[in-house]
Amino acid sequence: MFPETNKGFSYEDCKATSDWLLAQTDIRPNVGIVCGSGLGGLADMLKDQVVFNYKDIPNFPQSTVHGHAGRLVFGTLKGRPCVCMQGRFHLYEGYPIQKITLPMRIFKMLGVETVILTNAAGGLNQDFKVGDIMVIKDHINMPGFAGNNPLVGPNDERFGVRFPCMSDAYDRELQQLAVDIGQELGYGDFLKEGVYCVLGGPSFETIAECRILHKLGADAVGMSTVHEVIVARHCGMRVVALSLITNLVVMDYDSQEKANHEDVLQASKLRAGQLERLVSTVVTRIEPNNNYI
Ligand SMILES: O=P(O)(O)O[C@H]1O[C@H](CO)[C@@H](O)[C@H]1O
Ligand SMILES: Nc1nc2[nH]cnc2c(=O)[nH]1
Repeated sequence: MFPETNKGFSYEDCKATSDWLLAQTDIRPNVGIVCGSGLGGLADMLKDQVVFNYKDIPNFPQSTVHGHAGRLVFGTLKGRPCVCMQGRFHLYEGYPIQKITLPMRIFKMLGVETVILTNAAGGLNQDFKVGDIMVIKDHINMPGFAGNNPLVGPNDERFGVRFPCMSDAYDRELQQLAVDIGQELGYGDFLKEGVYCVLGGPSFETIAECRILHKLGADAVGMSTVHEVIVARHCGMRVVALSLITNLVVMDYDSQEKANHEDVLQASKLRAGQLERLVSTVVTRIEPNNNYI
């Protein structure tokens, strides 16, 4: 028997939420966007908005973190129908892992085929600078090593298979598209690719932890995204994810630097406009039939 907290939301619960949303908007999104810390401006790019506060959506958790507004925004981006989470949920907020990833299943039921995730992250790669945008090519699911995976619990085949593959988690064509568009927009100097490592948070990393993550091959560290990616891939949506490097992690005992969330939000602001441009251009190059142009 699975304990109650691992049961998550049933297919019928998710359907009830998506039907509730679909009954209140004519927009039928095929792209879903998740805004990272301080990156909620991505949602403001959408035209013809229909906005739902998370507190009004059946089964939805509430945003509790500064920099995450807590609104689900439907709209169009250069004519393409999209849905955008202006605020995401994190493990450290205390929600069960199945609850923080519920919106991915709702996206799927709304008709979303491609998910674009963003996050604020600490740079571990010694070549990274604050303000770099990293196209995520792979992840390390640290909580998953200890069994904290959003797919723990009974598997409903209507969502996906019991043992989903993750070696193709980040769509290679979409990664390339993001890199190409970044180059076209003149972002070459601050556009990177790399591996994102998720930790549970909410405490930032110790120096020893950063050193170990670096040795393990992680380029950036954060407290989100990976759980959403796993659930999105489980139900067959394609994923592209971008980290904004908002701070460089402390790796040296002589350093006086200290990570803090207000600095993360400040740094997000500096590059938010360019990240929005990158995301919106990616959206406009994804054809409804999922070809790229
Ligand atoms: O990953 P997002 O939601 O961008 O937020 C990142 O920023 C917060 C820390 O400043 C953490 O929640 C971390 O995960
Ligand atoms: N874990 C973690 N999350 C972050 N989000 C933004 N910066 C950081 C960081 O340095 N560490």
